[in-house]
Amino acid sequence: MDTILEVSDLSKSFANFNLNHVNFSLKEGCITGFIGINGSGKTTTIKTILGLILKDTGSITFLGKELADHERELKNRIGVVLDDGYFYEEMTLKEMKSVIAPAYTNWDDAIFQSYMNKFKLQVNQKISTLSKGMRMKYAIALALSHHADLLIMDEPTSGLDPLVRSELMDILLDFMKEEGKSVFFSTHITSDLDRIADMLILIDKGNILFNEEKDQLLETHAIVKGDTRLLNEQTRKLFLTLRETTYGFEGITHDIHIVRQHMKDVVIEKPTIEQIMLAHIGGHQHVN
Ligand SMILES: Nc1ncnc2c1ncn2[C@@H]1O[C@H](COP(=O)(O)OP(=O)(O)OP(=O)(O)O)[C@@H](O)[C@H]1O
Repeated sequence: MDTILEVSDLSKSFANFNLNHVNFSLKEGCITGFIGINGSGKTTTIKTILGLILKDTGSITFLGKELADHERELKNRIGVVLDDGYFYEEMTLKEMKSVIAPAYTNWDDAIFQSYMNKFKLQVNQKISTLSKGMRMKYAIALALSHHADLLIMDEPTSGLDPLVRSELMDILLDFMKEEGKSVFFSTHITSDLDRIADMLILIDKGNILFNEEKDQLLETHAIVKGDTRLLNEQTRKLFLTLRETTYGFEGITHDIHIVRQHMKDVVIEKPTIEQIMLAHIGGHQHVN
């Protein structure tokens, strides 16, 4: 699979936060979920990639070309949906579209109109009157109306109800049907990713903790329960987290195959992506 976007040694320091020499790449034809708890650095990473925040170090290449050196050409091929509203509230959808469209050489009004119909949005409605779900759909329509190859979204599901979140997942799967398309989206609601993500990147305190195929993660990780007598210096190392009581232990392993070989008579259950994420960051924070 070809790499569409490569992030190398990306750093950014704020007074109380460091984005720490971040490296990862996005593969063509993949939906990559960028996960992490509140304040872990997702928005900072996305905004630095897009040049909306100045980076301290690092390089970002899109199909092999440095993004900062070919900004106009390459940004034509990237659709962006950001968390913070960047619309003029008093404009209608049509007026706002007319402000945004000239920024893209490949703007396609027919596609925009088809998204308006598909999402049941009225072009003469004022932005200020849109619900959260309608606003997100409008932002996606704008991001996808200039033949972008890569769609980057920052927390698109935040504040949306489960039905609209599910609709968004369908929109993304629909977008991916065309060859050569990729999606990168950040979220702290990991259940959104169960159905659609191919790759998962976990960020915590500005550090990337893993960058792996979702199926691989779900195959190698497991919740294991058993008698505490099975725990010794060697077997303890197989767990990211361990909780022990007088009745037994419960832990999350990242190496289920070795656990199966060395620990007999244990109960093994499938973890959720959220449980895997929390096990890796070693905390028990609540994520919603
Ligand atoms: N302009 C800034 N100046 C100083 N600190 C900042 C600035 N922007 C972000 N930060 C800090 O960087 C850290 C990471 O924030 P960021 O918004 O990237 O996290 P996030 O993972 O997107 O979180 P959330 O899920 O809550 O949106 C936070 O501690 C935040 O306070």
